[in-house]
Amino acid sequence: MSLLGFVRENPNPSDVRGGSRTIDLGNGSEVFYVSRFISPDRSWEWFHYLDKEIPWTRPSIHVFGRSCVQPRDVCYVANKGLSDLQYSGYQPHAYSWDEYPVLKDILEAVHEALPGSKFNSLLLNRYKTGSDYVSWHSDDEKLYGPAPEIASVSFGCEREFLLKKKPTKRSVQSPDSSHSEQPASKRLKSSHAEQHSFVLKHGSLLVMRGYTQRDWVHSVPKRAKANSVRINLTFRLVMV
Ligand SMILES: O=C(O)CCC(=O)C(=O)O
Ligand SMILES: [Fe+2]
Repeated sequence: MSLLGFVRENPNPSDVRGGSRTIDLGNGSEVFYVSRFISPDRSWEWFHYLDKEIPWTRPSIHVFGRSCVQPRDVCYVANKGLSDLQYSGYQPHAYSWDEYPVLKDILEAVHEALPGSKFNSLLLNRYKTGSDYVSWHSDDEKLYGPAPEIASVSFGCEREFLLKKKPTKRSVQSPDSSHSEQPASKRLKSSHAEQHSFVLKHGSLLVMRGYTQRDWVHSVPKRAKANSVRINLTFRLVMV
C-alpha cells in the first residue's frame, strides 16, 4: 500500500477496531488508518441515515477564476460561534450538531479512538457515482492552525484516497536544473512525487496529522468502476 515511508502494523491482534496502521510520511507528517473502525452493520445504519437526512447541496465554487459546480454533494456542521469556513469563494451554512444526533455519536466514537483529540466542525461529502471526486488539495485554511489533525470516516462504496508530496522549492527549481539536458517542462513532468494510496473501506477511519496539510496534497479521483454512493465525514478543529 505504502510506496515509500514507514508502516507500523498495530501489534495487538485482538484490537476490536482491527487493521490499524501508522504511516510516517516524514518531516513531522503522519497518517493513521483503521480499516475496521465502526462495525459494518452500524456503518450501514449510519450511511442510510446520513444519505436520507443530511441537507446535501452541490454548490458552485470558483476555481482559477472560473465558476463550476462542485463535483460532489456537501454539507457543513459546526459548533456555534466559530469563525466561518470559506473555500474556493464559497461559504457553507453551518448546521448545528443538535439537528443530527447520529453525527454526535460518530464524533464521540472518533474522540474515543483518538485520545486527546478535539474536533468542533465537520465537512460531509457524498460521492454519488464514480464520476464524483475531490481534486488535489490540502485542508490548510488558516482557521485550522499550522498543524491540524483531521479525522476522516468513510461509509459505503470503497474509493481510493491518494496523498502526494507537494513539490519543494528544491525539486521545482533545483540549482542544477539549468545544466540538465531536458527542457524545464519535461523535467517537472518526469519528476516522481512521493505518493501513497489507500482504499478507504466502509466504516474506516483515516487521520491526517502534523504537517500533512502543509507538505502534502490529497484527492479522491474519479473511478469508472465505483458505481454506488460513498459518504465521507472529515472532522476538524477550528481555532475559534
Ligand atoms: O472524501 C474523502 O475521503 C476526502 C474528502 C476531503 O479531502 C475533504 O473534504 O477535504
Ligand atoms: Fe481534504
